[in-house]
Amino acid sequence: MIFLHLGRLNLPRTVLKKLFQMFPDMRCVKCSHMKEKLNSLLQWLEASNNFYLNESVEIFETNESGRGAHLCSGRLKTNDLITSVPSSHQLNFHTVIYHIAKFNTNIVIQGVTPLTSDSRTNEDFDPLVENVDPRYKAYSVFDAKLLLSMSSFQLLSLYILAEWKLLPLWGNGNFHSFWEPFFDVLPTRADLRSIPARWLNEYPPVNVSLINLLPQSCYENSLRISKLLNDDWRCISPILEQWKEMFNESSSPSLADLYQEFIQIYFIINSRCLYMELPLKTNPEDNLTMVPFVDFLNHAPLTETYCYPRIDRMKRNTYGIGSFSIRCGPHEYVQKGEEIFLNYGAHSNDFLINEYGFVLDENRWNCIDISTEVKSMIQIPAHKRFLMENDYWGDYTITHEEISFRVLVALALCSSNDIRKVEKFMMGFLPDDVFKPHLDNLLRIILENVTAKTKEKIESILELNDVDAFCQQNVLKIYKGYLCILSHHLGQA
Ligand SMILES: C[S@@+](CC[C@H](N)C(=O)[O-])C[C@H]1O[C@@H](n2cnc3c(N)ncnc32)[C@H](O)[C@@H]1O
Repeated sequence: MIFLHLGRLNLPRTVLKKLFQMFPDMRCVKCSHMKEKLNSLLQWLEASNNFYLNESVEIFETNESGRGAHLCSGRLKTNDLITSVPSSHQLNFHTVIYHIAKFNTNIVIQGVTPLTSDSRTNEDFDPLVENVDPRYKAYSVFDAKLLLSMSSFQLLSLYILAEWKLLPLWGNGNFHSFWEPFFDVLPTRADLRSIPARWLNEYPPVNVSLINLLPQSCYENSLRISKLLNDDWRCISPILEQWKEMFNESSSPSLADLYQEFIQIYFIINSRCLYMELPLKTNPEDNLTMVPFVDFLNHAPLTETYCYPRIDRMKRNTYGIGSFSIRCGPHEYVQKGEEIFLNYGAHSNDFLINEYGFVLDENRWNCIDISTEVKSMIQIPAHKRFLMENDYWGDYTITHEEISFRVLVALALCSSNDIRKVEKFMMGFLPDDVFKPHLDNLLRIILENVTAKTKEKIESILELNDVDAFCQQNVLKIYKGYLCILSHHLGQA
């Protein structure tokens, strides 16, 4: 097997393709450094005794989608177990509290921190270690009430920041986090650089001119995510300030530097977490867990086809909430090298770029928001009032499959100027045919208008020379997805 740092060399795709043809094994894991890290991760997981990995599966890496899993031998049939990760090796609200409580005996939460000071083993509570390990000091700022008041995102991002980034500084590299093998395989800043909310918050600023050219709904989504990010930062930054005061200056990065690390960690969690109910939390948004190895699975757009997750609550240990397993879905694997996918949900490219920092060349879930154009057609105040009163104002979208019913209602009203008739249409008593051909004409005007604007945006993006090429390509792909939808409907309209 040949190992080279191909990713870092940034070789053109054509050259890479040639190299891969000459040395097919190179696809496996491109970089020996990464292979070592993956081996350490597997050793760490296997130490738990309850970790399972199907021998037909291995990790590979490409320039396009980073690490992923593929079939390396044999076959995978529907419902075959692919991997199972015990709760001791998942990072979530429960396990974080459990690990923090190891360094702070005042934190006692039933069912989560079973080790009280009386029941701690010597290994867990060595007084000598207590004097030295900086986490005894750092985690003394916590009490149960404070921890329980945090959201999963806040606690996880703070804890990962402490264990991954601060512990090596606090303890001069002499102390190691239990989670180190997992941290070692997490994505780099560059891997997640195509998330627009990062462009809004990173310093020095990046892709500024690209932000202005994002589709409106995509931009609004990035603002929403940016707000969540900064709300969480405001919640955890007082604790970071306390830690700054506790530890000497050389082991305390500035708050501005920590904020940049926090952004990276926030999006690592966001792009890798999986849904799991947590008894301590009532808000569904807190029901998340990070599962090493499972988080290597890349996304494919087909739903109910590829792997599916299962939580085995029988296999919980003292501080756990169940093993996280992945099983083979209806699509069976027989071809060596075939990628093993997980569907992250029915997500459009606008959504994928915001949440995960990638887009798909072809994506059946793409959707165009044409609210601005439709609203501009509604000139009569009574029409606007009617649509608002009936909750039909705004959120006008089209996909490849359909023009949304909301659009048809708004345009039916605009083209007929007949509220009674539109009411019947809304209730399903009349077909949309009765509004033709006016409705079709209005729709064509809108679609042609959106097509022209989309082409202008593409031109403007192509002219940019001060932005990251990968991010630029991703935004272009969003607009190209729009053109596919538009030309499909214009052909039919
Ligand atoms: C859960 S992780 C999957 C493992 C990841 N590829 C890695 O190297 O660790 C999700 C991330 O993988 C990448 N990804 C997932 N599916 C992808 C796809 N179909 N195409 C391109 N990138 C993808 C994105 O960077 C995303 O944020």
